[in-house]
Amino acid sequence: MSRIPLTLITGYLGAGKTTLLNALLRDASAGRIAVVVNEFGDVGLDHDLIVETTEETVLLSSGCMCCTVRGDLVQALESLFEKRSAGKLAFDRIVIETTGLADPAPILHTLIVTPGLGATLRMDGVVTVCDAAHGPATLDAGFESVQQVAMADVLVLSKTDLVTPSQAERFRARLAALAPGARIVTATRGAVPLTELFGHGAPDMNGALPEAEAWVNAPAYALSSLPLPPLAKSLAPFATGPTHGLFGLAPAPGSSLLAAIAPAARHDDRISSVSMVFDDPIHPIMLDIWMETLIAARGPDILRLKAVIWADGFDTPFVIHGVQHIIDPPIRLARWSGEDRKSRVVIIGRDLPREALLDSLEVLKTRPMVNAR
Ligand SMILES: Nc1nc2c(ncn2[C@@H]2O[C@H](COP(=O)(O)OP(=O)(O)OP(=O)(O)O)[C@@H](O)[C@H]2O)c(=O)[nH]1
Repeated sequence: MSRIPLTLITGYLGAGKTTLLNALLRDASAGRIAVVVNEFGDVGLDHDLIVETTEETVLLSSGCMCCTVRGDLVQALESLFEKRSAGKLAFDRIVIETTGLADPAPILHTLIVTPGLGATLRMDGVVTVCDAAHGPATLDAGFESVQQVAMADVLVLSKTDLVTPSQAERFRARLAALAPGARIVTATRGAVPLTELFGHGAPDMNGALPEAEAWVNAPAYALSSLPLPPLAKSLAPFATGPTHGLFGLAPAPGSSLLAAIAPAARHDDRISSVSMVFDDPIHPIMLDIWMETLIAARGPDILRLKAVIWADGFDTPFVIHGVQHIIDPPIRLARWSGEDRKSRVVIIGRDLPREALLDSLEVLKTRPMVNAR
């Protein structure tokens, strides 16, 4: 049975998440969508704002979805599925709108690790709404919003009507640098073509290889060679206190000089991404060893891990999706398309030394000393 696609809409406070959701619910071609919303405080504000509030909308009102109500989230989803099985509800897709402060990672964990949910749901992408008017300042002010951008499969650029075209373009370029593999789409008061929004997560086992490769999007990450922005680079020698970041040049959080002069560079530089393409099959034991070591050493700092794997001894590819220390069970695709067999691995992380990560990936080119398979 196909798993129901689930889209996570995230983005900072006031970015335009509810506006996007409303536009989506008004779009008849979007299909039958069950919506899970969350809000801070006692008033179900978001709930009231959703245009078509139906039985399919579940309001979580006991706090932030990411930290305190994960049990509620699971219950909300389970109740949707129970009603669906009983024929009381019909939906083909679930959309979760997070609060502006939510870190999407724990929510993705919940979806992956909760027994039963993983079998019924398929992550169809993290959509992060980015406000062109306030977004640059928001990215400067807090790392949470930088992470929301870095984790995204799709970035929706909102409120471009409130800025000049060149401001919008500069913001878009900054987003592209933070999330090189993400699709960036402009929304006019939430209106976005559905094909831009949906279908950009990890494919299901019925999915095709090109879809999986588009999701991993290794070439985009290979191109992001992550130079330090010129301003940060020129100021780095003057930074005080412990250094930090990809080349040990970025200041540690709180370093007063750069915080005062170049705050934008500080948070953005904590995000790094690497990708590698493997022409030969990867030995499953080496893949396991590499993943376990990576997770044990740097699990909390891995925002996303995406891979299409040609595993030695298997005639079809696997898709692997990880968020922090949780790796989704590999999905085996039905076939390769054409003769071009390659593995592609992308890792997006925070405070991860890029060179060390690239070195670690080299282990995937080796074979175990004793073949235990
Ligand atoms: N000018 C303009 N305003 C917009 C656009 N999109 C959203 N807004 C406005 O921005 C404000 C915040 O939008 P919401 O959709 O409520 O934002 P949100 O991310 O759901 O907000 P929280 O749930 O509080 O985090 C509202 O007043 C919207 O009407 C846009 O494209 N242009």
